[in-house]
Amino acid sequence: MPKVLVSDKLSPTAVQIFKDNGVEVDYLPDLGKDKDKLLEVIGQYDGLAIRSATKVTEKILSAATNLKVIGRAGIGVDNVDIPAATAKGIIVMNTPFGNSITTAEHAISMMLSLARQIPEADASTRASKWEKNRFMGVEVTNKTLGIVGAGNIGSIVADRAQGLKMKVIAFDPFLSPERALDLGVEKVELEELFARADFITLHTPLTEQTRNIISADAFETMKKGVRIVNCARGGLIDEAALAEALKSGKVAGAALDVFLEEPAVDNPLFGLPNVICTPHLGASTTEAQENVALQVAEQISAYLMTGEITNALNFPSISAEEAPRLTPFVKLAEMLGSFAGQLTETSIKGIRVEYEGAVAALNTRPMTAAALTGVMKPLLADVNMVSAPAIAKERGIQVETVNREQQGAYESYIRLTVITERQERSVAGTIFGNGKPRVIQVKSINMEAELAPNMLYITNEDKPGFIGRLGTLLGQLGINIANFNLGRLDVGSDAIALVTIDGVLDEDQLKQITALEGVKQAKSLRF
Ligand SMILES: NC(=O)C1=CN([C@@H]2O[C@H](COP(=O)(O)OP(=O)(O)OC[C@H]3O[C@@H](n4cnc5c(N)ncnc54)[C@H](O)[C@@H]3O)[C@@H](O)[C@H]2O)C=CC1
Ligand SMILES: O=C(O)CCC(=O)C(=O)O
Repeated sequence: MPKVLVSDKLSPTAVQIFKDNGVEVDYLPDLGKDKDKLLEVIGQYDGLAIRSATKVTEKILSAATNLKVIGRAGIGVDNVDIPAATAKGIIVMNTPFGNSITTAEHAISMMLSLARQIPEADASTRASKWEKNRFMGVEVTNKTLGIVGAGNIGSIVADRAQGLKMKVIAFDPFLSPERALDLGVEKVELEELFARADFITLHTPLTEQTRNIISADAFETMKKGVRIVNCARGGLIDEAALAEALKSGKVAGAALDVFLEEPAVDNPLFGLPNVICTPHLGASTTEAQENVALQVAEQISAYLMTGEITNALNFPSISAEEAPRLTPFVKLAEMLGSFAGQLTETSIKGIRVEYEGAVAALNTRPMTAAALTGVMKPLLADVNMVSAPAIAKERGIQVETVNREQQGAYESYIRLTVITERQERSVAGTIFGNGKPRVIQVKSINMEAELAPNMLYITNEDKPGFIGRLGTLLGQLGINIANFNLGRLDVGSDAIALVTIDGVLDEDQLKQITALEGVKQAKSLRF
């Protein structure tokens, strides 16, 4: 039974869903904050469910020897080292929509609170001051709201702001003119947004491009009296520059849910009167927490129990319906890759995977990932379907895929070609009715072989007497032949023998086989 650790505070729904799906679960909501303890126990788990308190660093990942999946109950995954997880073959998932409405509502609440200074007015009133003249607000009606990042949350903010009769402008390099039209927003460049907005709200992830997207220079270009809301990520705003802009009056107010350093306990912005702060509460509603807990538990369970992949950030999705149909082809692709990989002795320049017939109409990305895994496994023991594409890229291996839905001699056919400095070597296969993978071509030579755990691969001259000599030698070496598959291009040209044997050949035995008259290459293959 797979075992999952929930290391941040998650709705109890998650625990129940894991149990209902046959997954063992440890709910330790404070563990994520204790790095040493997490390091100690993480090795036991197949899955990890987190929010933002658990930092999944390279160090934690290197101790996570059984971990297969990390599920973030939320959107931002900046607390997970995704490249390190990918390199270890661990799927990283999030729940991209579960808390979007809640976070958009928090941004709107922050904007209205800024416009009417509600937190300060509340504190003053409860301090018995009744300062009616001190708290003069501004209306939002007919004001311009500038949205930076018009994705899921930004789009909901746009919709709600239009309900408040605001004029909405948006900057997002990936926002198409059609989508802007659908959202009823005006698509503008960042400089124009800064120059025109009365309120600015941020809804982008924190990336190298968005870090300090609101900088000291940006404040210079804004309207005097602009109000700023950040419910996305600390680090999008240069906090020191914001403090200056607030003090000078350039910025009339800022409402911040997120900070450069979290938990934020002594941020210099806290001392300024026109700042509203919340402790990263954007996603904190009963509804959103129920949604993300339910989704993350379902997603992690589905992956661990059936191989279904949803909302992974480092692997293509595989639906529950597809998973059983893909499984035999994924296995075939990995076997073909493994076959070619074990025969390859020089550095690989490229890998081409061709899909023909019915298989070409399926989701072939997991198959390609499996093929790459198979090719690289003889060189890198730890590679798997998640890490293989990234490793191939890192090593400069060109990966090409070709899909031809037109059926040839077989209903489905996969051919894998490994390209090295010296040659191109192809191996092709199919799935027969029993769901078992078969090799049907090696270096364009037709044959039909089921791959078994121990095999002997031989290229030899096609001359009379060879098979007898090989059989005799294997007998002398005490190697039992379970199956013998042969193929050749033309009479007298190169031939191939793929022999299933009981037991593993040692180096000395392989040397003797290689020395046999007529043998051009002999390899022991393991599957
Ligand atoms: N405060 C909180 O508790 C929460 C914060 N968030 C944060 O909100 C942010 C947005 O979330 P979603 O809308 O779901 O993400 P999303 O991926 O749907 O949208 C992000 C948008 O930002 C745009 N973008 C990327 N680079 C940009 C750039 N340089 N300039 C302008 N736009 C850019 C993208 O094109 C995309 O449309 C994330 O960082 C997420 O972590 C999300 C949920 C809760
Ligand atoms: O889990 C939380 O409270 C934070 C949510 C968040 O920041 C996110 O989903 O990106």
